[in-house]
Amino acid sequence: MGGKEKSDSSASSLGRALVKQHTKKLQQSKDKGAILRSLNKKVLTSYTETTDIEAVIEQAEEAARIHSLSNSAPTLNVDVDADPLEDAGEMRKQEEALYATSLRVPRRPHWTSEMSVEELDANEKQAFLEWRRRLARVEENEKLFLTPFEKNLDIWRQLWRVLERSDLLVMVVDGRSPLFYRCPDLEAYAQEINEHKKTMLLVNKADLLPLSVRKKWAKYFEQHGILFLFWSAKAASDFLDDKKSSNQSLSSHESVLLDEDVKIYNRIELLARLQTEAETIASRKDSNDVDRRVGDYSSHDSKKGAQKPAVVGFVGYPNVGKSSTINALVGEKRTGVTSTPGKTKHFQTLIISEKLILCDCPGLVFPSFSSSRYEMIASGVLPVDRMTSHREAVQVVANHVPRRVFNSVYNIALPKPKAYELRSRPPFAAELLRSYCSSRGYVVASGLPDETKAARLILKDYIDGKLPHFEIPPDMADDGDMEETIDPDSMSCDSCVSDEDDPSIGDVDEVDKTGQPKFDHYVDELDSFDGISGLSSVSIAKKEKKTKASTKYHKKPQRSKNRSWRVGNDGGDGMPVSRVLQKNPSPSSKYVA
Ligand SMILES: Nc1nc2c(ncn2[C@@H]2O[C@H](COP(=O)(O)OP(=O)(O)OP(=O)(O)O)[C@@H](O)[C@H]2O)c(=O)[nH]1
Repeated sequence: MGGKEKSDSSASSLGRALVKQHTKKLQQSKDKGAILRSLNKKVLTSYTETTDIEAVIEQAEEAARIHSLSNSAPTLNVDVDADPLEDAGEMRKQEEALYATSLRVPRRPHWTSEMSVEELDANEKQAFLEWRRRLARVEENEKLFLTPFEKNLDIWRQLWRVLERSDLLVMVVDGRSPLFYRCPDLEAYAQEINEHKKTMLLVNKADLLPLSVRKKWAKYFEQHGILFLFWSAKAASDFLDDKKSSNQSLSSHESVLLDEDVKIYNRIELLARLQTEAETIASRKDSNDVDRRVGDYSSHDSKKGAQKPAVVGFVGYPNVGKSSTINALVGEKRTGVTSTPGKTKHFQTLIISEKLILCDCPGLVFPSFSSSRYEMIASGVLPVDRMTSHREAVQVVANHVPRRVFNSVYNIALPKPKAYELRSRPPFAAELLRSYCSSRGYVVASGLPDETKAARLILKDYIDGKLPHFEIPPDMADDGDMEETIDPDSMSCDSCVSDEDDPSIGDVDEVDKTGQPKFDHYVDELDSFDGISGLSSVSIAKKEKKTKASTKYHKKPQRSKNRSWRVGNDGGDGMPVSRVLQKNPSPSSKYVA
């Protein structure tokens, strides 16, 4: 007994010591932050939204500083209520074409080594504010929606340094939508700095693309004169971790069998290719020293005669896999990898060999046109935490992933489109969220489906690639490429068909012999509406009687089983999941088409 008390008291003193240590560390990091701020060395934070109060204050401070320096008061056009959901179809496209040239990457103003630090700083801030004003004018156009581009000058400064240092610029893009993540103006800017600089598109996450899609993109890039290669940081690091996943063995296999254009490069091949490309550029620069605008960092540093290493800079949107790529290339974990975008804050220089240096820039959102902020959340560019309306974000996912894939991956049965709806319509976000919640029993205290939790999990699966999706190059046809991504073992035969033939689509029994929708169907819906609104208990009783009768005499027993899974309209909007679950006593049972 005494021994037990003793061990309890030593455990509690250990606990107290741990809490004390944690509080001390917290205080230390707070103090460090305060010191950094007081030294005007701000902790780098990405501002992608003008609604961030910090960013607004920051802009005001910058404006005040510049005012005192230049004595001319700049007017800040801050659109705190930017509505990113505007979509005006064709009109928007025309407007986008008109404003396309306005969406530029901010340029570093001309500088010389004679300039003072203060002068340099003021020039950069002035140029940056002008750039912000130009973009604010584009944002004022209600037909257009801009990406929540980076608004922190210090992050752009990191990019400028990386651009100046690099011989070869590697633009890392997510292979599932390469054009969305490509920034052509950055390529143009690199060439303004030095005409010999080249940009290579590193099409990452290629493990999530079927070969047929890679072939299409390879053709597209070649047609448009884009230097590119396919890569999978995940496969490369899996290989390094000695996991030898199936993807990596595929890529090793491909190295032998496939064309250079469509194969997924492995680590050694990528390093060799980067070194060759960068060395070629560096030697051209050396022999023809024509830096046009600003001094080229690497050439400033060079001692005559000494062979300087080639520098490869990595840039790209947040979450495209720059850090994973760097870690795989270096062969060890040097930069943090997470599925939360915007983690890398400062550029890092990594020496691979005497001949090759890699430079990792923080991920930043470039100014570009986008259809909505929810596209940005679903693309992994904006953190899921910024999601204010989960249904809109999940609708983006529902629009891109075939219905049968949801059914298979999540082992659910999404409600079929009604007889009067298009058979090929994507699932509604509400249907997907409710089906997901009911199959997993996610409910909030009120008994309603926990849609927020479901939305987060679905978005994560979409970003991580568990829910397969990809873009096809413009003007190229989709030849059933999605089928290649679906693991036949994880899919029932019924689900391995096109959406047109999918038995889960189209409620055939609700159409009469002439192909017309049955009137009963509409009456059922009105009844269920009345029931939910508490208007007609008689109609509910009638409906129950009818359902029993139809179940009893139904020709296909599986249909009634399948039907019991329906959540969308049968479950009804606003219907607690607990009720749906009561109707479905065994939610884990297999989906029967
Ligand atoms: N399937 C797949 N996932 C990948 C690949 N590369 C990276 N990822 C995942 O993508 C997410 C983002 O990777 P990071 O390397 O942190 O991306 P980043 O571009 O450095 O992100 P920031 O730090 O925000 O700039 C992580 O969840 C990675 O596991 C890949 O080749 N294939």
